[in-house]
Amino acid sequence: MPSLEEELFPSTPGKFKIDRAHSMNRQFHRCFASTSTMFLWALFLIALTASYLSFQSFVDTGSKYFAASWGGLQWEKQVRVSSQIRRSGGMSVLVTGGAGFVGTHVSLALKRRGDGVVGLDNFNNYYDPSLKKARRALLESHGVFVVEGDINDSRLLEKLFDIVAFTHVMHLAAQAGVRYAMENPNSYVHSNIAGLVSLLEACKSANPQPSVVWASSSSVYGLNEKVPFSESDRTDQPASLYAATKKAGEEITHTYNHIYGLSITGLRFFTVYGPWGRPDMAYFSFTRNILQGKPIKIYRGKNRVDLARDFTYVDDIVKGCLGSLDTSGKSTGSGGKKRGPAPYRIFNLGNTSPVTVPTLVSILERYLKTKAKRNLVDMPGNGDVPFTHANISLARSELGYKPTTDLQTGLKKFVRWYLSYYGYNHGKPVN
Ligand SMILES: O=C(O)[C@H]1O[C@H](OP(=O)(O)OP(=O)(O)OC[C@H]2O[C@@H](n3ccc(=O)[nH]c3=O)[C@H](O)[C@@H]2O)[C@H](O)[C@@H](O)[C@H]1O
Repeated sequence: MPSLEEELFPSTPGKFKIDRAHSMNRQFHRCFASTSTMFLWALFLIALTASYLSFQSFVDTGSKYFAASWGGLQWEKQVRVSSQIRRSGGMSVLVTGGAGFVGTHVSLALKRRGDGVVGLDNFNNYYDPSLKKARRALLESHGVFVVEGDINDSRLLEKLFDIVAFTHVMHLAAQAGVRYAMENPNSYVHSNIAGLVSLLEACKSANPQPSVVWASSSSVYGLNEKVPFSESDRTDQPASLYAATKKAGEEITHTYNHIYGLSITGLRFFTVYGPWGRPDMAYFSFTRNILQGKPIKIYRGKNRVDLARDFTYVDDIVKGCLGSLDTSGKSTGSGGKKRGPAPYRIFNLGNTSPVTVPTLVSILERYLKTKAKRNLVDMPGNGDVPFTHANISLARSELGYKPTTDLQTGLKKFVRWYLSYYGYNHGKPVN
């Protein structure tokens, strides 16, 4: 029986030639097989390298992961122009959280008096980003450029310090909100811990080093019961993760002051409110609900005691921020090395006259000419403290800080802004 080979290649007088051709064919197949194996290996290695590189760019949050939204000649020019100082003895300030509530007001005030200002904001969606974009439009109409980027992007920070020798950093970027920390704890670690360290690293390496003024919080007093709250009171009993990250910020900034000679001023803000405010805060969400005829929840403390806050109007806070920048004193380090001791300061910025939450609601009802549907509920154990009350004597003597706006006056300005921003006419929405 002929073999398969013989069937395909029957024996003929020219068998030698056929055999030779067959063996060449086999060599070719073997060679082809090894080439295709090599090809497959090469493909495998390319795929491995590509996935390694993309993994690197994902984990390396300080570089490639953020790189898309900034850079280019036009962008650099906008940064440079915005940072230009237009008064003698002026400063150039990097304002992080530049499109935020306090960031917008501080940036406008600095620009107005002739300082150079560059904003930095990641426009995250913790609350409606369209409000942040509207604030950016307002800033741009006053010549303040807001860079879109994250404080965790160390390459961006390095680039900004390459372009501008910032004299000061006003660090206001943060994950705010006391109660949201139970929903999204990691966002507090990302912004208030990792982001802060990333920013301080950039500041300590910059040449010259800027002076840093940053927003801590009244919440660091936590369960402290001694009133009014003074800077020397204990702050080791935070009631929320938000408070704990702000307290950690105070310790972290201290180490950068101690090791690298960075000038540091931490400002403990007390429940700041006003036009262009944060929609997650009570006075803002109450206004929205009252106008929409929806009920509001008013928390009550133990034994049905009303909660109270030392509500502070944003223009007063701005004065405290500018006073801090003006008196901050220089950082002493250079090339990442300390050359001498630098100032480390902490101040309360409050109003010194706490008001209960039901009173806040009554004031809003009056300006909105609408009764609130009040729903009184016991304070859930979600990080709130029963009251806050600032002692501001240190800020008064060191910064010339003197709040002048009471809650009635401040809320009147807020309501006027709210109605015009959201298109209400005589209390009715404009269609
Ligand atoms: O000083 C600070 O360091 C912080 O101030 C602000 O926190 P708070 O003082 O908690 O302000 P805010 O939420 O307006 O609640 C005000 C009052 O209304 C009560 N409250 C709140 C919501 C609600 O639905 N009902 C209610 O009764 C509530 O129980 C409270 O008694 C900032 O958000 C925070 O980022 C931080 O900067």
